[in-house]
Amino acid sequence: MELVSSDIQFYFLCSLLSLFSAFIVRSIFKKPSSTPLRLPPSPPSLPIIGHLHYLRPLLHKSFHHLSSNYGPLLYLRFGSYPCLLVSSPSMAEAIFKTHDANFAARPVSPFDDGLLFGNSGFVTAPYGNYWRFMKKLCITELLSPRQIERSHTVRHQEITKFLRQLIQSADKTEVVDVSALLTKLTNNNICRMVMSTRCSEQDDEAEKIRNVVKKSFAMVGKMCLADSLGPFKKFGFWFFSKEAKEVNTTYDELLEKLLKEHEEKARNNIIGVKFDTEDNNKDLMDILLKAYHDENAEFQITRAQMKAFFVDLFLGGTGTSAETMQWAIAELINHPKIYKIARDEIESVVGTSRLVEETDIPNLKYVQAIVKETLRLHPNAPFIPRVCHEDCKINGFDIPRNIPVAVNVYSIGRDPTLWENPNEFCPERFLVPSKTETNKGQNFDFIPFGGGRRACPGKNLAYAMMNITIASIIQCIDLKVIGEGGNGAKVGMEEAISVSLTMASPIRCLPSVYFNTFDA
Ligand code: HEM
Repeated sequence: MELVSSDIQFYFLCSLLSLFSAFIVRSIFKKPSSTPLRLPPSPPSLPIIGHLHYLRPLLHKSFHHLSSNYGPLLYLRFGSYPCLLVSSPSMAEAIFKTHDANFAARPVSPFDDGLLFGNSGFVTAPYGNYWRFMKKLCITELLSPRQIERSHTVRHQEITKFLRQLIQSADKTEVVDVSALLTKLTNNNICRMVMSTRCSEQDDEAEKIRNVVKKSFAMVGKMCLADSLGPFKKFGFWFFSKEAKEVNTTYDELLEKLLKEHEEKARNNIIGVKFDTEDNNKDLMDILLKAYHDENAEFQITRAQMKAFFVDLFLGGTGTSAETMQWAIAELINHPKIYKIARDEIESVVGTSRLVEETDIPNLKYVQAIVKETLRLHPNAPFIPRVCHEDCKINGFDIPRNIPVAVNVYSIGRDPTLWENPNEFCPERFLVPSKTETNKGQNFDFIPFGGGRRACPGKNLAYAMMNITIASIIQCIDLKVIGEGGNGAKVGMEEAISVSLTMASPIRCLPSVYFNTFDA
């Protein structure tokens, strides 16, 4: 089944960002409290609603407007619910570096374990032993450079399949939904990495999981709504509880089946995988099961935590990367000169007889710059939700404990004092050595993956997937938009009303083949 672009609305970032949105909605029902603290500056507010009237459906645009007009550190009040808006590299540095441990928590999930994204998840986990254990496992094993290297064959196979599909459509002069194909490609990459090829193609468990996760995301929306009912929220939760339980049971059964299969195969050593042995065929489920069965592990993870972690990976790894690639392709179609420069670079590095490979990427600086420039202009998480653990001071201002913080990634990426012509798509700016340094985490003017100890652990995998996919498309395919404007028709760059930065409409194009490596 083909996925449509709206399918990518389900993802883990929503569990991050919708939590934050839920806080804003809930704020209306909270009682006001006065404070003698020296708080950061505030824009003019209205009685009772505070700063709610500044908010528009595109929340990141509202935040951008607020920070551009009133400054890089703002104390906002939505109803009686306060929040800190952080919109400059130096203020982001205060959150991600100077006070890193103090801001390492996220707003508490209003949901319990009755929903997939409940309190067992890693993304929403409190900053404590469970989070520390999983973070270490992510860095040393699950999302380590070695594991990413191991999975490069999966990406190669999936990209080959993806290109063949585009070539077939080109032969038939058939319009394709590039957004849907990119989503499917990313989903397949992540699912195969997590559960490996042993996930049978016929039964298509990966597809079933995607569907149930999608349903559960819709449930999150409903639960947010229920949560906003203040004194009546228990009624709201009760109203949706049957549906939530059904979604949860389906997911639980599916995951349990997959886990049992992995355990069974490990016991019988059918595929050469034993949890306690080194094996290059291990997928993420094998690695996590090894930690689960290890009685001497620093932390005993539960089965529920394992299952919730897979949800985090499916959601965190798919929508984010697929949506970023959609923006990149849209920008490339709208900037044919940039497309040509990148293609020339690929030709000069790879030649004209083979498909670009991951080992070529370090030499494809311009392609890498295209991906970074896309993340600067269209960061999938336009603001990052954190919470202040203990009272502290930033820039001489008092920051009260428990206050939610939004780090304004979108505004930092478009700040005219940091970026020349900030609204223009110009990959060249990332070829300058000082901006290349940025990506080593030295500065905080480019933070699409967040920062500090809670930064995205999937960053290297995301770059690996995005760089090779974008390079392969540029090398092999030309994409023509069908619509008004004839040959020069552009892709519409409108943003969807969503907590992540998503395109409003799918990219529908007529592909034509520039270079076909599969001819031979
Ligand atoms: C373009 C792609 C991606 C973007 C833009 C992105 C962005 C982010 C951001 C902004 C955060 C919050 C960071 C913070 O609080 O400082 C995050 C967290 C996270 N991301 Fe990513 N991400 C991407 C891809 C991935 C991939 C491929 C995976 C794994 C398969 C992944 C897994 C996670 C996880 C597990 C967290 C939670 C970390 C924690 O709470 O400690 N992400 N991501």
